Amino acid sequence: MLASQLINTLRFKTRPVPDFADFTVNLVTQDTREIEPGSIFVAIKGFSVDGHKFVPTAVANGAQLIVAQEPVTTTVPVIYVNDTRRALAELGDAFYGRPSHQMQVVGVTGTNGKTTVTHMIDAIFRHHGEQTGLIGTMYRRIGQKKFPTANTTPDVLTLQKTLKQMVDSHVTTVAMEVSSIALIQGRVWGIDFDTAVFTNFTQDHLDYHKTMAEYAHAKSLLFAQLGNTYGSNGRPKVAVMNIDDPMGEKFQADTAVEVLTYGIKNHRAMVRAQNVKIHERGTDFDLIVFGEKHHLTVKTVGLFNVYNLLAAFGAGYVAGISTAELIATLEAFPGVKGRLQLITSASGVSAIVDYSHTPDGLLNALTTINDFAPRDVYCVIGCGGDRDRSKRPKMAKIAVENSDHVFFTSDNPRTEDPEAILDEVVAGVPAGYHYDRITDRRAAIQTAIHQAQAGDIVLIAGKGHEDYQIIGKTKHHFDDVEEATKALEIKEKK
Ligand SMILES: CC(=O)N[C@H]1[C@@H](OP(=O)(O)OP(=O)(O)OC[C@H]2O[C@@H](n3ccc(=O)[nH]c3=O)[C@H](O)[C@@H]2O)O[C@H](CO)[C@@H](O)[C@@H]1O[C@H](C)C(=O)N[C@@H](C)C(=O)N[C@H](CCC(=O)O)C(=O)O
Ligand SMILES: Nc1ncnc2c1ncn2[C@@H]1O[C@H](COP(=O)(O)OP(=O)(O)OP(=O)(O)O)[C@@H](O)[C@H]1O
Ligand SMILES: N[C@H](CCC[C@H](N)C(=O)O)C(=O)O
Ligand SMILES: [Mg+2]
Repeated sequence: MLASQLINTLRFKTRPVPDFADFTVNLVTQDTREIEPGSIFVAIKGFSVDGHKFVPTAVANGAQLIVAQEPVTTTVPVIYVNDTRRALAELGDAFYGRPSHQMQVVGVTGTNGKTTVTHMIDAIFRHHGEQTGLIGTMYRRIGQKKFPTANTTPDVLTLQKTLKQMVDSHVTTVAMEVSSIALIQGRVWGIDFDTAVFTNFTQDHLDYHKTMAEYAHAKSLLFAQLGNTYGSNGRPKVAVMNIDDPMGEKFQADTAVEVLTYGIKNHRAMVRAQNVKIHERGTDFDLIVFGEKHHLTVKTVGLFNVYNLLAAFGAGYVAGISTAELIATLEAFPGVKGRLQLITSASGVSAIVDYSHTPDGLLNALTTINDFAPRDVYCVIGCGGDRDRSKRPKMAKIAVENSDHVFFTSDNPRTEDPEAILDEVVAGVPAGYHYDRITDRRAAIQTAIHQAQAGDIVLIAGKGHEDYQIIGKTKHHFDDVEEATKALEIKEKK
């Protein structure tokens, strides 16, 4: 694509476009570390640095055109716009050929359950015979090929590039997690969502959004973004909403499209679950679809996973997949790595690795486990550094109130002092509760499993699928499943 064509797609420029010798654009990027000759560099005002400072580096590396929102002095032509983040989204969409318009895109937002629901949706469309794509916390996946990811929702160019690769690989449906932070930063601007799913709304990320109202506003943007009532495939767009959550009711007002509602408690839900029975290895419930009742036996455990199944069912249903087929897929769904992942042992002690890293997530995990635990529930838990500090004491209170033995430990301390994080965690323990504090996560897991007796369950919360621990700026290999398995093996030998 020629630079002049691409620049033409930018609707508003704040200064006249200078004359420049046209060239074929090889890359649009906001990162000087990626630049190659034939690149357009877009200067973004970041959270840690201002991209405008890197213009000289961009030019030295071969950038032939700069897009900026603040005055820069340089030898190559500069296009000035009001907001470079928005310009980046417009350029990325155009450069990669508007890939989101060529596929069914299902966006999932909410505090908890996004990774789980996107995996369920992926399974639904795969079993329906489609080539699928998945974008989220764990990876970007095209067909069966996995690519690493730095964020739950990638930056706008990585996202557009990934969607383009998906189109080229004949992907017809992509399920993607849409984080609140991505919505606020405009990482999904220009994405043509066909279906938007809302899971739930509870506390997280207050370091970033400051108030729950701002956090809710961020989430509402996905439903506002559904925009037109018909998708590029001519099918009506739909929002799939959990109306047991008050925020789901509210978000209905933020979208112009049809809404499919789901829930367990709210009798007005179009898709509803009833008579939920939870076991260690699965859940039984009745599914009521517009008044028609079906019985399901699923492999996923817990009431919150019933909500996740309803959300995924909704996304499949609005795409026209039959109820019978959706039920068959969801009954076969094996669960997601690190989400209530059960590790049993001959010692009679079981461990469960779970990614609960919010107060609500932790409460749900512990409530679920308490429902089926034959004896005591142990909990090994910490909180991530450089993240929402106000959730730390709340998670501690939930841990001690809903477990028989608690070991507070480190999650990903990142650049914070692990002891200072733990001080903030244990400050939330109400008077009268006993707990242990073992900063080293490996030692905490080993001690908890060592102390547990046959019939006890040890929940290891917070890191789920993560195979690393970030201490300072360094990522060390660390895997809760591996650690729990090793500790259980030692226990078996005793
Ligand atoms: C606070 C935050 O959200 N930061 C995100 C943001 O970085 P930033 O804009 O602050 O970038 P910056 O480092 O200040 O750099 C500014 C500009 O200079 C450029 N630069 C910088 C250095 C250089 O040498 N050359 C250069 O050109 C950068 O490419 C950038 O364009 O934009 C980047 C690209 O989109 C993100 O990767 C980055 O996420 C960081 C890694 C992060 O930790 N984000 C978390 C808070 C986050 O986004 N989490 C959500 C939710 C998680 C969940 O609940 O699952 C997520 O979606 O992941
Ligand atoms: N519907 C739900 N309601 C409440 N808690 C849930 C729900 N689904 C999952 N959880 C809990 O939250 C944890 C994380 O689940 P999941 O990874 O699916 O969420 P996520 O929204 O993708 O999280 P992230 O914000 O990190 O991307 C699970 O391990 C489980 O403990
Ligand atoms: N993706 C989320 C979850 C973090 C999980 C937890 N292990 C932590 O490091 O805080 C985040 O970045 O906020
Ligand atoms: Mg996720």
